[in-house]
Amino acid sequence: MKDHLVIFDTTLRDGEQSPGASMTKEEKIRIAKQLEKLQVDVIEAGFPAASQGDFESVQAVASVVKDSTICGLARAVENDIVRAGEAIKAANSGRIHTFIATSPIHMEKKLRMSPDEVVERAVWAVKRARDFTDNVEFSPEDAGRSDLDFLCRVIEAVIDAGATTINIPDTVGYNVPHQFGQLFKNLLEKIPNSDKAIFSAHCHNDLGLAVANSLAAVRNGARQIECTINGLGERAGNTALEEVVMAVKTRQDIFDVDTRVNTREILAASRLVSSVTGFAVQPNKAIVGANAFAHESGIHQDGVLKHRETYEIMRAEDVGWNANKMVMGKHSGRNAFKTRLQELGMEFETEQELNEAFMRFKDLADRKHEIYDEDLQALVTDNNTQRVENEIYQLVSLKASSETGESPQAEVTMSVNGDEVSALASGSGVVDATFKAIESMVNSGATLQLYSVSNVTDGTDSMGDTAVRLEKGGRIVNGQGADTDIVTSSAKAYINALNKLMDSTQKAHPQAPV
Ligand SMILES: CC(=O)SCCNC(=O)CCNC(=O)[C@H](O)C(C)(C)COP(=O)(O)OP(=O)(O)OC[C@H]1O[C@@H](n2cnc3c(N)ncnc32)[C@H](O)[C@@H]1OP(=O)(O)O
Ligand SMILES: CC(C)C(=O)C(=O)O
Repeated sequence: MKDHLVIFDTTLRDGEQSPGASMTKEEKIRIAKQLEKLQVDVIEAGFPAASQGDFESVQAVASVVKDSTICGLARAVENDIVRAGEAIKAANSGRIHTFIATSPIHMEKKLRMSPDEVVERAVWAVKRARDFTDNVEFSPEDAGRSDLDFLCRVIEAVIDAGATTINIPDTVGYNVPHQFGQLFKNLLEKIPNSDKAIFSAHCHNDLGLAVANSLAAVRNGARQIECTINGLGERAGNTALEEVVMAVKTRQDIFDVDTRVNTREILAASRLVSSVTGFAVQPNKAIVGANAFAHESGIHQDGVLKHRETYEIMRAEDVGWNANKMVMGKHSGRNAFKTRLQELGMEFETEQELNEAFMRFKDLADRKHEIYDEDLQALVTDNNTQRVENEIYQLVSLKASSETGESPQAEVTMSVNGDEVSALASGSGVVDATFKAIESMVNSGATLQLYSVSNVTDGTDSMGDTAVRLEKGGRIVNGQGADTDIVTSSAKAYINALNKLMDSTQKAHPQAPV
C-alpha cells in the first residue's frame, strides 16, 4: 500500500501574496469550492490577523467547505493565533499553521531574537494553538537557510509541544533538489520524535526549482506538499499543484505515494484562479497551458496518430481537457493534414489531390500563424486562392454614409456579366450596409462565416486588407480585398468571394442564375 501524500493548497494564502492577486471574500469562496471539488486535503484560506476582510474570508471558507481541512496562518504571537483559532471555528476540520523564522539572518536581522528565544516562542505558539485545535502545523521559516542542528532542536521541541505537521519552507527558493532532499533525510533520521508528525515541504520558485525540490522532499520522506494552483505565490511563486500532483501520479514507479486529488478538476481550477486574479497562464505551462497537449510538428503528429504514447506521457482528459489537440501549422505533415480533413468530413479521391492541397496548405502556413479548420476546408474546396478567371461580378462604385443618430447607408454599383446594377441598403454599420446592398443584387444564399480587416502598415492611411469567408452548401471560399478605404476593401473582398462561389457553380451548372 502506498503512503498518502497530503496536498495542502495555499493559493488563497501564499498565492494571494503575489503582488496584484488579492482576492475578495466571494472570490476566495469560489476558489475554495473548486479546491474542495479537486479534493485537496487542506486549504490554507488566509492569514486571519492580516485584516478584518481576510479574517472573514477564512471564516466564510471554513463554514462553506466541508470536505477539506481549513487552515489559517498565524505568526507566533497571541493575537494572530487567537484570530486564526476563531476564524477556523466553523470548519468540520480546522488547522492552525503557526511559524517563526529559524535562519541566523532572519533571527538576528528581522526578529531580533536569540535562538533560545525563538525555541521558547515556537513552543509557546504551538501550545497556544493547541488550545483551539488538535491539528497544529509548525513552520521554521527559512528552514532552507537554517543550521541543521538548530532546526532539529526547534522541531523536536515543537513536536513535544503538540505540533502534528512540521512544514519545512525553502522560503527564498535558495535550495537545489539534492540538498533539499538531503535535508529531509537528515531531519527524519536525527529528530528522535520525527515519527510523531507528518513532514511537509513548502518551496518557492526563485530559481525555478520549487517543483523539483518538492519532489526531492517526497523521495526523502515528506508526506505533505504545500502548493498553489498555477504556481501562484510570493515573488516567483510556489510549487505548482498541477505539476507536483501529476508528477507523482505519472511516475508511480519512482514515488511511493498516492494523492486523493481528482485530477480531472485541475484545468477548471487553473482557469478559475487565472480569471479571478487576472494572471494569464503561459501557453507552454505544464499541464494547464494551452499548448500542454497540442502537437504541431508533423513527426510528432504522425507518431501520436499511430500510437498516442509516442509523444504523450499523460492523457489530456485526465487533467480536464476535452482531448489532445493537433495544431495545423507550417511544421505539420501530410498524415495530420489528411486526418484532420477526414475528421471534417473531407476525403481526397487521389494521392495527387492530397499532395496538391497539402502544397497549398504549406504555402498558406508560411504566411499565416494559425490555420483554422475553415482555412483547411477552404484550401480543399477553394483551390484558386486569389483570382477568378472570368469574374461575373465587379465593383464599379461605392458610396457610403454614416452620421450620428442616423442609420448608416451604402449605395453600391456593380457590373454583373457586363451589365451595371445599383442598390441602396442600410445596416448596423457601413460595412454591413454595403454587404446588404450587394446581397440584394446577387441573392447568393451564402452565409458569412468570417470578416476581418488588418492594416498592411501602421497609420490611418494604411491599406486595409480584408478577408471574407462565405459558405454555401458545404463549400467554403475565402475572398480578399485591399484598399486604403476599409469599406471599399470590404466590398472588394465580398465580391471576390462571390466570384469564387459562382466560378465553381458555373463549372458545375453552366446556366446558374445570377
Ligand atoms: C514567509 C511568509 O510568507 S510569512 C507570511 C507573510 N504574509 C504576510 O505578511 C501577509 C500578512 N501580513 C500582515 O498583514 C502584516 O504584516 C501583519 C498584520 C501580520 C503584521 O503587521 P504589523 O504589525 O504592522 O508588522 P509588520 O508587518 O510591519 O512587521 C512584522 C512584525 O512581525 C514580526 N514577525 C515576523 N514574523 C514573525 C513570526 N513568525 N512570529 C512573531 N513575530 C514575527 C517582525 O519581527 C515584525 O515585528 P516588529 O514590528 O516588532 O519589528
Ligand atoms: C509561512 C511559511 C510557510 C511561508 O510561507 C514561507 O516560509 O515561505
